[in-house]
Amino acid sequence: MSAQPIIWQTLAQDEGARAGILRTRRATIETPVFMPVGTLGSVKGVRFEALETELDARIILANTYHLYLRPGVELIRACGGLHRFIGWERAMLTDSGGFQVWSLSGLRRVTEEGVEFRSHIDGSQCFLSPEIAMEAQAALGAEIVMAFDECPPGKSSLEEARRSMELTLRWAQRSRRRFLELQREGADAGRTQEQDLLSGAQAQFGIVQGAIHLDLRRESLARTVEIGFEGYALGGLSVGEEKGAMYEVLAEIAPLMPADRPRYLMGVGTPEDLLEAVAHGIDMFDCVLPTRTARNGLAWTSRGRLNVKNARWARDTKPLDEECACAVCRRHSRAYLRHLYLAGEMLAAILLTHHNLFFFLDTMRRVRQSIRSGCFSRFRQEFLERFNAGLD
Ligand SMILES: N#Cc1ccc(CCNc2nc3cc4nc(N)[nH]c(=O)c4cc3[nH]2)cc1
Repeated sequence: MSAQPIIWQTLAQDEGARAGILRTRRATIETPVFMPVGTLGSVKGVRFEALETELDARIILANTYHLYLRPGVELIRACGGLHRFIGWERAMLTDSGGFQVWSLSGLRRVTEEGVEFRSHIDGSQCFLSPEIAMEAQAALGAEIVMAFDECPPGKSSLEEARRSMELTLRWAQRSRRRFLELQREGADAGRTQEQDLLSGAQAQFGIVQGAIHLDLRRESLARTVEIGFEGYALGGLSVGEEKGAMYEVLAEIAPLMPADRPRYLMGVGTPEDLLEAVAHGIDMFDCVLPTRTARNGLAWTSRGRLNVKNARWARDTKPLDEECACAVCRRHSRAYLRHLYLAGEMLAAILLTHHNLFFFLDTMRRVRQSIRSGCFSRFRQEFLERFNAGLD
């Protein structure tokens, strides 16, 4: 039995924004959705029970590049796949590794075949190709897997962006071919219904590149759709380009992405960026912002950014965000969080991470509500007015 495909349906359209439902074997995901990043199989600083209960995260992202290097995908397969290995029972998406090789490993050599690189962990010689990236993701077992692509720098010239886009398209064809072969092999393996429920990707997403060059972006989208995927991602953004250029790509390209498939913006972003992208019809997001900045003392609030390191909060007994309903804001003060952070207490990162994820996930819940009520534009305006008003 081949893995059942994901089921995508649009529930409401509000100007350019849309609200939908993505049904995978393990979770019903309401969109627009923010995916917490669990690079190495953990969302740093937060337990899965909290992610499932108070935070109600339905899908998280993991990175093939990192898990391929450590502990290795064969070990994870031998332990029953990534969901079982880490104890996460809802949905997962795995990024394919191309971007992480580019952003993490120093020495790397890109050839037609794939990417040779040195592990950022022990410097050993490694190699990833579209085929290896698909086989690695099959071993991990996420419901949604990403094609293997190359992400050019955000300010690439037209020539560099075209060269990279053409390579990504050839790798997209190889990724798709290997994905379909693996699906057939899995089906031919005579998986029982139960096994099918536990393994086998339900969807592979293609990744649109082209940097900030709109003609390239339109060509990349058309040729990626021609290959045919269950969903489509905008890659190559939030990688050093001007924010205005990213917004221009969103405005021009997102509405052209197939309306009957999920639209995923990779690696983005701040609350302002999320609202901008939702306005142009993006459904899925992932970003390390809420988790990584928490470990550096930053809280995201309805009144903007609050860094607990600031002496301004030393005696402030108010919660991080007076309008936040999370467990951290119900119990703790800015003064206490500042004390924990300055004392180097690990609880500082844990509490700030919990609050930040609650803020991002709850904001997306309110976004979905506003789209389904036909008032997203007003919600977005009011949200940004308060967010940019700053803290009194
Ligand atoms: N704190 C913090 C923080 C650190 C980095 C970032 C930028 C993340 N941007 C980003 N992730 C990406 C992943 C990607 N994956 C793939 N396979 N392809 C991409 O083009 C791609 C592009 C991305 N752009 C955003 C916030």
